[in-house]
Amino acid sequence: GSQHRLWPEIEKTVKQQVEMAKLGVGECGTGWQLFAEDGEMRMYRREEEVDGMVVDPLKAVHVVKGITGHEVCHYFFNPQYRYDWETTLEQMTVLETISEDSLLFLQTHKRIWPASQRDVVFWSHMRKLPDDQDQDGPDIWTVVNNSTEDSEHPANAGKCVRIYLTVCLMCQTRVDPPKDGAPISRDNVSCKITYCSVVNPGGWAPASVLRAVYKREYPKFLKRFTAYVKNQTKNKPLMF
Ligand SMILES: CCCCCc1ccc(-c2ccc(S(=O)(=O)CCO)cc2)cc1[C@H]1C[C@H]1c1ccccn1
Repeated sequence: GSQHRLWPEIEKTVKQQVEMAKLGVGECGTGWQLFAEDGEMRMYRREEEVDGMVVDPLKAVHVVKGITGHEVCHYFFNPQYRYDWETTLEQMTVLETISEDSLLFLQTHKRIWPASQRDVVFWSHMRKLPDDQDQDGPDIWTVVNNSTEDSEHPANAGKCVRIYLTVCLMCQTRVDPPKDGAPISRDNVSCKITYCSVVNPGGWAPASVLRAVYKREYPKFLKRFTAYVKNQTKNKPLMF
């Protein structure tokens, strides 16, 4: 059918973000500093400022047993689950269904003292991709969220400061089949999750406040979200 106005940007951004997510943090001189660790979860950030505002890129890598990449992306992408795991969310609206795997969201997040309340408009796209590093392994599943304009909801028109973000959740499923040829169960799967995000806080907020917020909120978010997916899927058939 006819292309949606956002489709070219979605295509380009998804490819770009997945390639960036695949880059390790170990590459020397890439400036990633480890700032949080919890079990298998490692969180890194780079200290960056744009116009005096903290926009520290974040990259988290986590390995979770018993869930697949499709399941992780399913619960991250679909709006009906978001209030269950996104604790900083105050209001979420689906402004447009671009396609069955692409949605346009407006979200307002709870105010974080002393900064003013924030909102964000972003498109969200879920995609399965072949894993070129493991041809005969399971596909990669990804969700990319990227800020965009919406004429019905201009930035900074109301009480909220508009933020700008690019987020990539990339999931690589690993299957270790049981020796005895039994069917694959949740005990035989794990998911390597790479979560990358760059959030521009929009209006000014003190660097110390922002860095403290990120340090607190990101580890909490990834731990809570992955625990949610494990709990939601534990008695359901595997989704590959
Ligand atoms: C003064 C604070 C300014 C920034 C506040 C703010 C707003 C949105 C967001 C955010 C918006 C979307 C996403 S997502 O990954 O696309 C999922 C869908 O909700 C993720 C994070 C983050 C933060 C920063 C709190 C920080 C924070 C970090 C992880 C979780 C919640 N809050």
